[in-house]
Amino acid sequence: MPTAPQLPILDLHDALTPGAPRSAEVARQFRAAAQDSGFFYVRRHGVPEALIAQQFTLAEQLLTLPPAVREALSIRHSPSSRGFEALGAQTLDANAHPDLKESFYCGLAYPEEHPYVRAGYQTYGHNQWPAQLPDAPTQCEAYMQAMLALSRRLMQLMALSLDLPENYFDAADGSPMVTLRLVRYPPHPPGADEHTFGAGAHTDWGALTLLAQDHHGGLEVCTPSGDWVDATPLPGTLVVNLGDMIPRWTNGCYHSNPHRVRNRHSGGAARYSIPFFYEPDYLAPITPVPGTVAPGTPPLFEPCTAGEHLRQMYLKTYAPQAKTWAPTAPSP
Ligand SMILES: O=C(O)CCC(=O)C(=O)O
Ligand SMILES: [Fe+2]
Repeated sequence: MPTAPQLPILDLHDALTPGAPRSAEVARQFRAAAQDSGFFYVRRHGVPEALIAQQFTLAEQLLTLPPAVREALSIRHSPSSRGFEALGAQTLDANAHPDLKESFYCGLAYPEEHPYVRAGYQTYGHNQWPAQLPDAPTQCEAYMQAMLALSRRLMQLMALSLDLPENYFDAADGSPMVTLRLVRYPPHPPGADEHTFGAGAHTDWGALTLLAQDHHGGLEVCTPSGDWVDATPLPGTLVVNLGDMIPRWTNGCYHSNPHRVRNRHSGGAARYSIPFFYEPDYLAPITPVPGTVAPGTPPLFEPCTAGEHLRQMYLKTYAPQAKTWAPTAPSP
């Protein structure tokens, strides 16, 4: 029998536009979730179900392309780490086996003449698309734009939740860093040991992650008490979690908690999930928001830009490739 969900569900109906009547109520729920595990579901979130369903279809088409096609478009051949990543290429938990997952990465299509593209910032680089799936770029761009709109609204609700003006974080949005990942988790092999994970325990690095997951389940979230709870798939919902940029931005008021994936209950089927990672503009300063640093106490984190924060995080799991992560900031 399915168990009751253990993470809060925020109903975004009547809270999706600035000033919408339920915004304050949702902001209160946001604050409670953000001070607890930093994870919650959203429902009536405004992203069409058909768009999400199409994205899962595309995920399966992409991640079952012949291995030679995927290898030719590997992220190893991309200075911006976009394209396919092979099974076991990432180890999110250094104490576990390499992750039992394969994925496809893409990002927003910024024009060639955009200063950050010209500066060679990894998060603004070029996508690699397989010729076999000609609709993939348009589909992914539509999906990313819909998730970006929802992310921007969630940042406004977060501002309200911190007793800040609703548009407080809008200034940081600028040219946002967006990464879309389509992930396929094969079932765990028989006899897999306890160090086997689809995704090892980790926190996300950026601001917000908006996750669409299929019906198999497998995502587990570490609560502040140290218990692991299932983020059970609920129809019509997305799972939202805060990444490490948010504790930095709120001086530790809001949390980014560890989570992991084990595809053990799918009856031998592959599990698919689609995390969308939202981060603000590369040069946005990440300094504690008003009211989060007690007078006379030093802030918990060094101030930095969003891009520098991500670079530091990236170095943790991709150290060898990270040499090409990004050059220095462009001169003003
Ligand atoms: O697939 C999932 O459910 C979670 C994936 C995840 O945590 C990540 O990509 O950061
Ligand atoms: Fe994650």
